[in-house]
Amino acid sequence: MSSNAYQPDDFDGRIIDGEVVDAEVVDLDKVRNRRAGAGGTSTGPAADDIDPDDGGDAESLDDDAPTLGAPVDRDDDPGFTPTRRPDRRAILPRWAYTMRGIKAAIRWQLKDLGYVSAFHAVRLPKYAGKLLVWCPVGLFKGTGRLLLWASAEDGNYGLRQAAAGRGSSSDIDQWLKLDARRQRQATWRWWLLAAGAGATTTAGLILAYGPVPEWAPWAASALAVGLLARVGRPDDKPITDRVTEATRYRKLTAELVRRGLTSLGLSGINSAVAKDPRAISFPVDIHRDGPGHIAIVDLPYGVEASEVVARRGKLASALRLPLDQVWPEPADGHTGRLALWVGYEPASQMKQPVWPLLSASAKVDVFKPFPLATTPRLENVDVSLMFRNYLFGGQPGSGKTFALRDLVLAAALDARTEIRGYELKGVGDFAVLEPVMTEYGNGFDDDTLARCFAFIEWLYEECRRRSKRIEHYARLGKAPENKVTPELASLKGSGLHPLVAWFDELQELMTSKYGKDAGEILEKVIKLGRALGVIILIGTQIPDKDSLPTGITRNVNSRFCLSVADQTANDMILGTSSYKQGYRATVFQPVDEAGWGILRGFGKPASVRSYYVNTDAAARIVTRAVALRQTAGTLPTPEEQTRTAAPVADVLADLAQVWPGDDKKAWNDTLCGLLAELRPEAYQGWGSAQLTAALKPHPIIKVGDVYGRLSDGKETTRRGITHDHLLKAIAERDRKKSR
Ligand SMILES: Nc1ncnc2c1ncn2[C@@H]1O[C@H](COP(=O)(O)OP(=O)(O)OP(=O)(O)O)[C@@H](O)[C@H]1O
Repeated sequence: MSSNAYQPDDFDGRIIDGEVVDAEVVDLDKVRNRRAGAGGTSTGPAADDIDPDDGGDAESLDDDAPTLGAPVDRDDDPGFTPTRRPDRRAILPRWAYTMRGIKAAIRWQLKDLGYVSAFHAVRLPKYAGKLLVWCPVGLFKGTGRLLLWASAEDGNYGLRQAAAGRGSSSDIDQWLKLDARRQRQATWRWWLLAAGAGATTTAGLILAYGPVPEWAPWAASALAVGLLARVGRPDDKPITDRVTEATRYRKLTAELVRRGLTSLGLSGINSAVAKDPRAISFPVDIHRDGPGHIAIVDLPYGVEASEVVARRGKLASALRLPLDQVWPEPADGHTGRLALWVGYEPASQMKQPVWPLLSASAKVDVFKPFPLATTPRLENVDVSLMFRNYLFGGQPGSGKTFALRDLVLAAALDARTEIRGYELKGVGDFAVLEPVMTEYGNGFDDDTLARCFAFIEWLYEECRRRSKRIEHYARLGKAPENKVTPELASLKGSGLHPLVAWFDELQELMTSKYGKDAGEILEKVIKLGRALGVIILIGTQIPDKDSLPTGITRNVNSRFCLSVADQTANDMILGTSSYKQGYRATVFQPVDEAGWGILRGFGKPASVRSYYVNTDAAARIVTRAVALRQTAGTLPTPEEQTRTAAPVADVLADLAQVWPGDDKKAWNDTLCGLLAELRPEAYQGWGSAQLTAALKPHPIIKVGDVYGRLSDGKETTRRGITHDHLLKAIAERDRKKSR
């Protein structure tokens, strides 16, 4: 154990040279007897009583004054004792130290002011009615009170009457004194009242006829009416309505937090608190943090923050707050430290700011961070794209497609980025991005799945091509870390521009007949592509090992887990043990809390909400992205797009048509060349991999090694198919069609 490792306060081991050694067991009686024998009157232990090995024990406290030794050198600064530093309170409240805190405080106060103003504004007619009723009452009541005050009879009259009732000579004397006192007081009070009445009348006349601004009589009347109504109204009937029935938000206090934590039914907390109420402690004062308060709590020994996080609902109930106002998270330091943030209002009622990338001038550099989400405190959460692969997981309606689309929209705003992707749900959530995408597929039919699989194969080939290019540039000294650099990404013709390949609802492909191969190849792509500028974004609804091979999940470095149903799904997306560590996306409700999830891969995992960008807003971003790409010359041409997006041609028929003579077997490469000649618009650029992918739906055709002769006569083996299989596949298909 390192010497600076955390030590609980009551740990009675000692640290010697960084090692914890066992505490010594001391025989208290023996030690006490020894001390008593030394004489109780001594001012300190006698020299021969001091055992060098005696460290004392926790119970005995020697409070005798220490024996002063011989003078030594003076302390350089005798007035300063560094060991005793008082715990000072911060000069300003914590929120006032950061711009974010100040902004949040101002925003909250303005919002509150707006609310209160609107609340009273709609009640103005009611208030006016009340004023009219209580104002005349106030006039009479007020005049009566002033007259009573001026007569100085209040109190004095009662005392005089009592003295007169008793009738002794001393009481008469008393009566006379009281009356004289009343007269003295009344004299100056009447004068004062007359002066006040005169001043009020004069002021009234000036306001009515004098050279005063037009608003002055109105203001004075309003003030007078307000004052008179205040005097006239009964104490229990205020003119204005109460804005809230309770406090507007529940300010987090230590007592409230303790009550909340002890209501969770966690035996570890309850038994510790029963023994010692201070078992729950606060290493930092509860303070304002953004639009809410945060409590950093040290839980009793042995209780983990994750146990509290798992009981977020119970905690919210104990605090009497809506669920989405209470945000417990594991805090830095140790596993028993909890950060409990409680917002001024529920997150669902807090208006998320507009996505900064929607501003007309926003651009993205995929090498640099950009905002993707907000925390419950409405702070931006920045992410980046380069050298990253993303996994978005969640149950239907959790908001993963929208979150994934945010990333693709951001990528579109970097004109260098090539975008290709497939949404295998088939609803067209990404269709808005079509103008900037080089390849786009939408659907879960066999053709789309085949194209998606071919795309994954193409990605693998692309990675191989890119690794050769990187090698080349590394030799030229332009890729010092054998990784794509911003310069290489911007270099036209380098072939190393950022490539975003996204897949939404990938489980559709993984559970299809292409699944096994697709999983294996995609795993390789993820491993290879990161340094080569290939950014893979995956969205999946079902994160089990069949729908998402573990080889892929293991190699993803950025994860966003939206609402999931159980621990298994949670850990498949966020990584093993995430649930145990307290990162639980099971606490989010699908649909109601759409967009909320746990983001992992950017600092400490945290609950965030992706920016909500509807399709209209997305279209505005795409318009800007198109303009940026037109200027940069990177907008995909319709030819590029139709080549990949064109409906799959009838490959079987076309193969039968171009089959070379009587050959029993043919190489894929040869067949691709012939197909391209036959129908260049469909097959131009096809290689062996594409043909293999296109033949996947026809399992009768087995792609295997075919022995043959090159044009220069050399013999070799390449991937190819047999004529026999082709004919059988055509027959099988025709048979199915005719059924
Ligand atoms: N960040 C967000 N803030 C608010 N609402 C959101 C957010 N993200 C998504 N939503 C809402 O949730 C709805 C569902 O989102 P989305 O289609 O992304 O869910 P999904 O997880 O992909 O669901 P499915 O698997 O059924 O397609 C959207 O129509 C949108 O209204």
